[in-house]
This record gives sequence, C-alpha cells and structure tokens, in this order.
Amino acid sequence: MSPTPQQRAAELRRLIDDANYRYHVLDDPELPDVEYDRLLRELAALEAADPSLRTPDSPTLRVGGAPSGKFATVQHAVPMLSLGNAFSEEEVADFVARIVREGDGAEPVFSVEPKFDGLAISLRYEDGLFVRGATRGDGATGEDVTANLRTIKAIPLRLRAPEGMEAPAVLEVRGEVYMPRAGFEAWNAWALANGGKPLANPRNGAAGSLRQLDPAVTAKRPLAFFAYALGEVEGVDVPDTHSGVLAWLRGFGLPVSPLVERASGLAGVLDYYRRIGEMRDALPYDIDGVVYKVDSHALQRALGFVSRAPRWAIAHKFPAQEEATVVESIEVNVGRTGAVTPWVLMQPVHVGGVTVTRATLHNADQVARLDVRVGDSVIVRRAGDVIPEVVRVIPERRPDGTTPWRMPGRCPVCGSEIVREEGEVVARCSGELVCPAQRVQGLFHFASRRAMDIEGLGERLIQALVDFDQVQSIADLYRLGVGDFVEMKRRADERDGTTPETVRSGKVATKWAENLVAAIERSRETTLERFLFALGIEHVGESTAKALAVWFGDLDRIRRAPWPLFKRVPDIGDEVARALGHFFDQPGNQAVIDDLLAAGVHITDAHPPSPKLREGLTLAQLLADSGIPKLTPLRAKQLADAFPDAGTLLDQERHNFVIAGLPDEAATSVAEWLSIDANARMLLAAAAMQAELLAALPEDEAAVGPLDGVTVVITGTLEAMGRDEAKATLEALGAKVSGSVSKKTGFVVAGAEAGSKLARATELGVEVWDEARLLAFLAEHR
Ligand SMILES: NC(=O)c1ccc[n+]([C@@H]2O[C@H](COP(=O)([O-])OP(=O)(O)OC[C@H]3O[C@@H](n4cnc5c(N)ncnc54)[C@H](O)[C@@H]3O)[C@@H](O)[C@H]2O)c1
Ligand SMILES: [Zn+2]
Repeated sequence: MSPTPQQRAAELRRLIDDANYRYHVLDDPELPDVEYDRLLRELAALEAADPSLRTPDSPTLRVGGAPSGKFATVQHAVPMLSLGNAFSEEEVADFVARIVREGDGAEPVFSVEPKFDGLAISLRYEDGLFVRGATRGDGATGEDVTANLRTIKAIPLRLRAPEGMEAPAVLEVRGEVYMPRAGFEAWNAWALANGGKPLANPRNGAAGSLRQLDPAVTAKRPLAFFAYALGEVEGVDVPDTHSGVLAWLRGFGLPVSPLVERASGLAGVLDYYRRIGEMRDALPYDIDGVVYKVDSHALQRALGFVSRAPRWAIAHKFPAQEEATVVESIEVNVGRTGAVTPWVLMQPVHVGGVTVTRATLHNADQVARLDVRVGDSVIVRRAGDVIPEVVRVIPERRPDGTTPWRMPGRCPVCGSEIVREEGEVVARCSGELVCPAQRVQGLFHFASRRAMDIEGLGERLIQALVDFDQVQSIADLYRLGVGDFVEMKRRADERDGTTPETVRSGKVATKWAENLVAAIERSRETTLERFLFALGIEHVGESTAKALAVWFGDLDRIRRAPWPLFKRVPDIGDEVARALGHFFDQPGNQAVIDDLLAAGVHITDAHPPSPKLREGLTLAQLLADSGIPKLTPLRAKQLADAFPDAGTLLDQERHNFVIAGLPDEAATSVAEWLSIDANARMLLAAAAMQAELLAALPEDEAAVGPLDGVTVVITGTLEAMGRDEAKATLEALGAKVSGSVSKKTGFVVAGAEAGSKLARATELGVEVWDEARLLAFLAEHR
C-alpha cells in the first residue's frame, strides 16, 4: 500500500533533516546532492499541492543547519539566505517571465555569476579591519570561524580603501570559501600516502577545513575565496546595482570572480549558462551551476524574498557530477602492459550529462579503502571527460550477506597468475607472452630497436596482425611471409580508409614487406641479453637483462632457475627476482619461448656462468634469499651450518632448529615455511640448480681470459678494426678497458696519431703495443 501524502511528507522531513545534519553540521554527507535535491523537491511539490502539509519546521522553509556547538555563535544582522534552483530551461524561463510580470515590464538585466561549490561565509570589516567571520549556519545564526578565516590568504585582513575614500565604518562581505581542485588533489594524495582520510570532494574539503577547531590545521588546507554579496553596511553609500557592488568590492581588494558578467533577458542568461558550462571542466575549481541575479537594487527590493531565498535570484544548476547507483558486479580489466584494474558494472545512472554503467575503482587498494562490494549502493562521480569513478559507498544501504572483494588469482583474459609485489600499487597479469590483452604491447616491445631490432614492424602493422588474428604470440612472427604482410597492410588500409595509390592502381609495392621479412630473418641470430630484454618481463630492462646474461650465461639455466637464485646477480632485488620467477612459472610463457627456439631463434653467445657466482651459491645464501620471515642472514648461516644439505634440512622438526641455536620465533617461522609444499619443492630445486651452476663454473678463475684483471688503454686510430671492436674483443678476453693511463695500466694500444696518452704511457714506463702486435695477440688467443 503506498503511503498517504501525510505519511510521505513526514518521511521526507525526517530524511531531509538527517541529510541536513550530516551535511551542514558533521560535514560528512551520505547522500549525493542530487538525491537530496530530489527529496527536497518532492516535499516542496507535496506542500504546494496541499499547503496544510507545510509544518512550521518544514525543511523547505529553512536554510542550512543549526550551528554545531563547536564554535561561538554569531547573529547575522542581515540574514544569509539560500538560492532558488532551476534544473531546466523551462524553470529559468518561468523565473524570467515572473520578473517581467512583477517588475516594470521591461526585459530584465542580470548580474550573472558562476555558482561556486564551496560554503558561504560572511566577513565583517570595521573601519577597514577584518574583525569577524562566520558561516551561514541556519541563515540567522552562524558559527564564528574568524581564526580559521584569517589563515586564508585570499581574504584581506585590512581593506584597501579606494582612492580618496575612508574605509566604511561597517562592511559585511559575503562570499564563498572553496578549495581549488589542484589543492584538493594534492591534499588527498598526501593524505593517502600518510594514512589519512581523503576528502570526499572539494566542497566537502572546504567546509570541513573551515570548521576545524585548530586554525593551524585549517592553515595547511589549500582554501580560497570569492566575494559575491553584501551584508550589513554602515557609513558608506552602496552602488545601486549588483554588478556595481561587485566592481566596488574589487576596489577594496576583495577577490571577485573574473567570470562575472551582465546579461539581458532569457536569451542572455542561457547563453552565459552554455558558455560557462563549456568552461566548467577547465576551471581550476568546482562550480555546480551559474547564478542569475537581478542587477538593479530597486527591482530587487520590489521583488522581495520568500522564506529561504530571494525572489530576484536563481541558481541554474549544471548536470550533477555525482549520483548514487547500485553495484551489479566487480570486474577486472587487463591493460596493454598487463596492469590489472578493478572496475564496477552498475545499474545505469545519469551523471555528468551522460548515462554510464561502468566506473573505475583504480586499484585493489582503492577497493579495500572504499570497501566496495557487489550489491552496494555507491556514489559515482564523473567530471568532464574523466572516466567515471566510485567515490564512496553508502553504508546504510548495504544489503545483508555481502562479502569483501578480492582480486582474482588468475587473469580473466589468459588465465595466468595475477601477481602483486609487496609495496606495489598495481597488480599484473604475469602471462606477458600469452596474454591477448598484452599482445600488441608485447610484439611492439619485442621488435623494438634495443630488443630484437626488427626494422619496419611498426605499431599499426602489429595492431593489424593482432586484430586480424595473424599472430597469437611473438613466435608467430617467424612464420609470416611477404604475402602475409602485404595482405595485413591492405586490410589495415582498407579499414582505416587510407588505401594508397599503389594499391588502388593494382601496382602493389612489396619492397617494404621483403625488407621486413629480411629483418625478421636477421633477428633470428641474437644475443642472450637482447633476447631476455625482448621478452618484456616486468621490471627487466636492458641492464637487468645484461646482468642476467653475464651471470647465468645461458637461457636454459635462466628459464629453470628458482627465483631466489636471481638475487645472486648484483642489483637484482626481491621485486625483480620475484617478477622473473612469476614469469618463468607460467607454462604459457615457457611454451612461447620453446616456440621461438623451434622457429629458429638462436642465441649466439651462450657461455658458462660467471665465476663470481661461486661465493653466493651456498645453502645459507639460498635460505637468506628465500624470504623466510624472521630468518636474518646470520640465522640462515647458523641453520645451514647445522644442516648443510637441503634434503636433510627438510626432514627436521622445529625443535631441531631450536637446538641448532635459532631463537624460538625464527625456528617456528622456518618450520612453518618448510611445511608448505611449494616452498619445499622450490628449495630442493634451487639447491639442485646451485649444484648444477657450481659444476658448470670454469675450474680456475684465471682461466676465464688471458687478460683477466689487466687494464688496457686504447689510443689513436686503429686501421684494421675500429676502436669499439678492439674494446669488445679485449673485454671478451677479460681485460678492463679504461680511458686514462696510470701506473696500474697493463699496456696501451697505440694506433696512428696517438697523442697525450701515448706520451703519458712512455713517461710512466707502461708497455705500448702497436696495432700489429695487438692483432697477432688476438689471432693467438681466439
Ligand atoms: N548531500 C546531502 O546530504 C545534502 C544535504 C543538505 C544539503 N545538500 C546540498 O547543499 C546545497 C543546498 O545548500 P544551500 O541551501 O546552500 O543551497 P545552494 O548551495 O544550492 O545555493 C546557495 C548557496 O550558493 C552559494 N553560492 C555560490 N556562488 C554564489 C554566487 N555567485 N552568488 C550567491 N551564492 C552563491 C552560496 O554558498 C549560497 O549559500 C544543495 O546543493 C544540496 O544538494 C546536500
Ligand atoms: Zn593475462
């Protein structure tokens, strides 16, 4: 049974009073403004249809909320009112028509202004000095927030008297305190980084900041101010139009919006509405509409007031940027780089001028912070072209039986593991080589100059190969021929409407495709370093790829290495080692590598592991690297001394670790860690791999190269080989090639026209080789 109008009115009064209290007193609204406005309009409509429903305490008659009691109160000599609202052009037309009807019949002139989304305050200046500032409160009584207002730099503490004028005895200025967007965002970024509570929106930020009990807190918040009206005035003549007043206030040094204009009639105000609406997103602060005020004070007086607002002004609202809706499901999206972003599918909602069904949740931390769950009512915000986002949950509307959201364990696109390293905000799909979402990015990276260096394979062609399903993985590149590329380009041109003349005329140019196939052919022979870099493993850049290649020596070992072993390479920390581990753990990634090798990719520079590994290949080091909680390197050593073999270690019980000297909590932690199957298997595999690496190490470190430990300087012009080639060749034999000669230099290679370095070598008695001697040496040692 639907409620009677009486019941509904009582219900609305209760809901609106609650909302007012939360909004105006607690600065912690729960409803989005549009919903509040709808409730208020519904009540106003009921009251208009049946005036007996209008109780004396009806919220339709009142402004704002009562003071909170936190601050001293201030009586406003001239009340601070609200504004009537118009949500459509028809309502604005009614407003203008009424003024024409009740005024002198002429087309009215308006002062037109942005409606700043902050909070109204009144500033009282006596003899030019700022003496008191107050919030609007319920319009008659506000809160004394003088100390807080003093911290806002836009508010003058003393008025600048215009030329030849005394400061007025009393001047009350009304206006809006607001928080610029940049300040709001900076504040929230800071709050999130420091574990604070972010502000819901700039309006809320302004209100909350101004009503802080400690002015030092307010001072830290980025607030600003625009003046737009007068309160009590004494001892000075006031201009007789509103636009005159604004110009006059500017003369006193008060900030007035530069967007204030004058406009005539309905056409004038609607044009202003449209222009400001277009600027809305680009403004450095939030506005929620524009305000039209009858410019002439005489006409204003004739029109008068209703209980809560003047009859000579109206706020024309823009589409709301926040709305409430219900979450139907929480999904994740996998981006080109593998980043996994949660988002919500919602019941369709009209916000920021369009209907939306999806909103982003940014990342897992954000979901946890907001605690968004399927079935929740949420507030969605869409400002400008920005992707709609969920800003908060309405806890009171949470249905029973909801559960907190958790990031799925597997990529919805490719089924690979989703991983999120400690300390990182973003979760990622670890199927770099198999994930269709990452295919374009992966191919593009693989082909890039510093990776496999396949010239001519640009992003557009790659996109076409992927879109037309010609490549499932990078290995497929090696199966494509000239005809395939020509066909792909043709289809891409056709789709994009960019078919070139050669194709239209039937003279298909295939030269580029032949070159491309040749470049792909050339890329088959590659170095381990390039190949590793080309795989596009998260966190593995060129220098990491190079270090891995130098230390491990061949691809097979790297593919099989359990992740803690990667930490044996200098500069590879926990994060990179784990990323490598996740990558090689995915069977899909391994299959693509097999495929590449089968397609003829050949690594030309496989070599034994670096002898420098020797020192680190111990069980103690392995335990220390494995991320076992509470196990410091020293304790790891203790443990390995007691049980020098991984298999034996696995057979031990907790008390044996205590006997071996581990403190209680470390012993427990080790026992727990070892009891997890995956850890035990990893430890055994890593120990086996260490043994294998040790066996593969060159017997004697000196045997690494005939020039190991020798510093060489190259100077002058070499005829037979370039300087770079000479350097690389010498380094391959173990030499360190340096740029300056010292007593520690082993020998100097001097080509033609050698200059000061040769002189210095002679001076220090350092051995000098000419090019012929170098070539002879190289021939002997190659
Ligand atoms: N979400 C909630 O629960 C909840 C509860 C209560 C109120 N509200 C919101 O608060 C607002 C109602 O508050 P209101 O009574 O202050 O009305 P209002 O904000 O719609 O309009 C009046 C106010 O506009 C401001 N303003 C900005 N620019 C102005 C200008 N150039 N000239 C004159 N005034 C200007 C002033 O602060 C003035 O007090 C609505 O937007 C409503 O949705 C929300
Ligand atoms: Zn994936």
